[in-house]
Amino acid sequence: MGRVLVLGYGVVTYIVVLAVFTYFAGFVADVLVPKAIDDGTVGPWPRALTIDLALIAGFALQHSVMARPWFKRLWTVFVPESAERSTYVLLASLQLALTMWAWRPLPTPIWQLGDGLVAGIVQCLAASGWGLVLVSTFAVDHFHLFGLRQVVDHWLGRPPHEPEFRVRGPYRLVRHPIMLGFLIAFWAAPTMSVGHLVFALAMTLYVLVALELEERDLRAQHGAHYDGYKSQIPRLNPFARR
Ligand SMILES: C[S@@+](CC[C@H](N)C(=O)[O-])C[C@H]1O[C@@H](n2cnc3c(N)ncnc32)[C@H](O)[C@@H]1O
Repeated sequence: MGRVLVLGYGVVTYIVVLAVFTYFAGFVADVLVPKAIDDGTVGPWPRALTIDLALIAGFALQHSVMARPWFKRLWTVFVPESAERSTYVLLASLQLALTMWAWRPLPTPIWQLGDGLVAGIVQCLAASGWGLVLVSTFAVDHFHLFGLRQVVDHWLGRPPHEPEFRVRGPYRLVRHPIMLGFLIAFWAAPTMSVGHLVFALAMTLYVLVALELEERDLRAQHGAHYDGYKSQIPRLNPFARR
């Protein structure tokens, strides 16, 4: 692919990813989007549950497989190295968009905090979860994570930028602040419906499995350095004993 074409692809992908992520925040929090997690036609619950679980399983499978180094080695035979990360995040975002579009509501409430102070505090907590996700992407390397750095390096004819292992900002408190931010945002809901609960439970399970796989790769990449980091910094709970 030509350099300008790869650059354009990376920039368009970055915009798509930001748009899907922003919609995703609205979808989970049930604010400012036309179709949120509890919206849509309510059908028979076994059908809705099966569809929702299948959507999350598809999302989890795609993310887990495509993020592995062996998969990267395999598909960079077809996808240019410089556009690999952009393609990964684009496909992951499209899968997320599909999950939101096809999601079936199960709106029976489990808890409802109304409009009072407690609901406001929970909403602030959810917003802080999304904030933590965003800040943490910058602490690790936002533009590399979303493939933009790779396409710009390629465009400028620079050698590919090797991702560095970073221990700064939220990565000093927990090893996985991005995932912690997502978990906070998924669970801190002023209204928790059955559908939202299914979503939060299934995503939590997926995150726990994904972190195991990611840590195996990080251990293989960084060896004893990662072991040292792991022994000092808790996985997800900043209050856990070191
Ligand atoms: C979506 S990010 C999630 C990172 C981390 N699990 C979290 O929740 O904050 C996944 C990428 O971040 C990379 N990564 C994880 N921890 C890192 C660190 N401390 N420094 C640099 N890269 C890291 C992984 O290798 C992987 O490519």
